[in-house]
Amino acid sequence: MATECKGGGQEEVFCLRDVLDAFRLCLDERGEVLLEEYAQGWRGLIKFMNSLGTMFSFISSDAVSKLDILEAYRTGPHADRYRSLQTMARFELEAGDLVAASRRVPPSGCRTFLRLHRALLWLRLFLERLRTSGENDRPSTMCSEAYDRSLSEHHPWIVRQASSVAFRLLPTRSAFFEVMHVGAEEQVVAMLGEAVPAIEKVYDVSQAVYTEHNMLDLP
Ligand SMILES: CCCCCCCCCCCCC/C=C/[C@@H](O)[C@H](COP(=O)(O)O)NC(=O)CCCCCCCCCCCCCCC
Repeated sequence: MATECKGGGQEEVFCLRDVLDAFRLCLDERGEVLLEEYAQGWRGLIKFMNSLGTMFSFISSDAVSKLDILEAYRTGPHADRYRSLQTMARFELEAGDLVAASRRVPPSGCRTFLRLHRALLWLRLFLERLRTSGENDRPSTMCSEAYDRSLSEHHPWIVRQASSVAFRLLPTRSAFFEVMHVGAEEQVVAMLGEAVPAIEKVYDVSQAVYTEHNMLDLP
C-alpha cells in the first residue's frame, strides 16, 4: 500500500515516496537509466536537504548546478541522445575526446552524471545504515561514516572539512524521521526497505556502464 506524504500536498515538502518512485521509474525495461527520472529523484532529495536548513546549501547548490547541466543537455539540440545514461555515454564517446569534453564549460554529461553517481553510493550506504539504526544512533555519525566510505576519496581537503562541519549539524534520528514525512518510525523503516534496493539497482547499472567504458575517472 502506498504511504501518503503528509506534507499537505505543498510543492516544497519532501516525500520519500516520490524519491522512491523516481528511482524505481528511472530504470526502464531494457535496463536503461532514464535521465529525467534520475534527476527527479535527486531533486526530491535536495528538497529534503533544503528543509534541514541553510547550512546545507553549499551541498544542495552544487547538486542543483549539476542537475541543471544535465537538464540543459536533456532538453537541448541533441535531446534524443540524452534520454538515458547509456544513450548519453554512446553519444559523448562517439563525439571524441571525452576527457577533454569533461574539462570544458559546461562539462560533458557523463562527467556531470558521474559526480551524482558517486554521491548515490553515499546515499545508498547512508539510507541502509539509517534503516537498521537504533533509537540512539545519530544521523550525523551514520552520514559521516557513509561519506568516509564513498565520496570523501573524491573530495579535496577543504570540501571534506566543510562536509564534516555540516554533518555535525544534522538533527537527531527522530527529528530526521519526522522531516521525511512518511509517518511513524515503522513506516519510515519499511519505506527505506523499499528505497534502498531501488537505489542499489540504479547504482549498480550505472556503475557497470562507467566500468564498461572506462569512465570512472573522468576529470
Ligand atoms: C542529509 C544530509 C546531507 C548530507 C549530504 C552528504 C553528501 C556530502 C557531499 C558534499 C558535497 C560538497 C559540495 C561540493 C561538491 C563538489 O566539490 C563535488 C565535486 O564536484 P566537481 O568535480 O564539479 O568539483 N560535488 C559532488 O561530489 C556532488 C555532490 C552532490 C551531493 C548531493 C547530496 C544530496 C544529498 C541529499 C540528502 C538526502 C538525504 C535523504 C534522507 C532521506
